[in-house]
Amino acid sequence: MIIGTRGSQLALAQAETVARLLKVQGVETSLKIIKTSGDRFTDRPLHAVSSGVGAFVRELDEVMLEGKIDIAVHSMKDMPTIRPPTLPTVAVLKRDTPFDLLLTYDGTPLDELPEQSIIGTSSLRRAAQIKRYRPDLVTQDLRGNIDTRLRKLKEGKYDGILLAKAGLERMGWELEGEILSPDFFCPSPNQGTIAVVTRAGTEAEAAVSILDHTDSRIATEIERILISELGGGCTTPIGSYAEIMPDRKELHVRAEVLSLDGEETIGINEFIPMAGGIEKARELGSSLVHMGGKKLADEALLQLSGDSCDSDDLHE
Ligand SMILES: NCc1[nH]cc(CCC(=O)O)c1CC(=O)O
Repeated sequence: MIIGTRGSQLALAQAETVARLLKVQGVETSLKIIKTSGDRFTDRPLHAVSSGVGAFVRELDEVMLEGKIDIAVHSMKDMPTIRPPTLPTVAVLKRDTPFDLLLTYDGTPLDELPEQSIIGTSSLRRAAQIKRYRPDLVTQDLRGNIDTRLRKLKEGKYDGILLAKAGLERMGWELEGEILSPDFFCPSPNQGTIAVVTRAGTEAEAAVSILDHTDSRIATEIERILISELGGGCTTPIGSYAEIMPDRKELHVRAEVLSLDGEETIGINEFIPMAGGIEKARELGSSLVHMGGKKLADEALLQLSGDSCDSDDLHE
């Protein structure tokens, strides 16, 4: 079976993880690299690429529908909410660390960075959250693959950069950094989770389904539901994080929309029962809208000139 993947180091590491897991199940695979528009146009903001929608995902869908690949591996947080029904997400792998990480040039923790320190990120969510937490810091756009971003930090162009911890873990890089608490830095919906897609009704679907991790599937689904009414999910600062409690009776759910400058937040932070959790998450999603969350998300989108729409942190 052929696994299609983007060519970035992170994408390859993720595809190799799936290949390894399938091999344990006796399924042999080979990798095929697909270049997506999200990879090609690294010179412009991602929300302006491929109309923003699923820049890293759509082209893999196309080659899969053409039958050129059997399995596609994605960072689940890069997947748009609306998916082709013929291309189900057959497995949600066990989640890695869902949190963001701050790496600073000289190891200074966030609370001790001098005023006006420059923090690189091109995630609108991370920028807004940093500005909310430390309005005296300066955020600057930083695109590129993880290795590019690390190089720019080492070159001294930034005092600190923000990344998903999971990305570094998957590349096998043990870097000293500060894990940012979800209390202040609610992660992007589905951050730290790998999704595996196949065509419905194929041998690949049957083989891949063994890899599905129930709790990770539940948590990621809840995260998507929480923000689903905020406008089809846009390149706006939105975070959402669901955590199943150890007794498996409750979920701790958080979701928030921020203004681009981090000065306004509309969010929820609650414990909900596992039984009926989906329904409760829908209610909370609606309450975010009623509290003005959609209005805030729309305002951010307008400020971005409005040509873009996607579900998450696509810009990195
Ligand atoms: N937006 C790009 C992207 N998609 C997934 C990850 C990291 C791995 C993950 O969250 O699953 C990253 C890099 C980052 O946000 O720093």
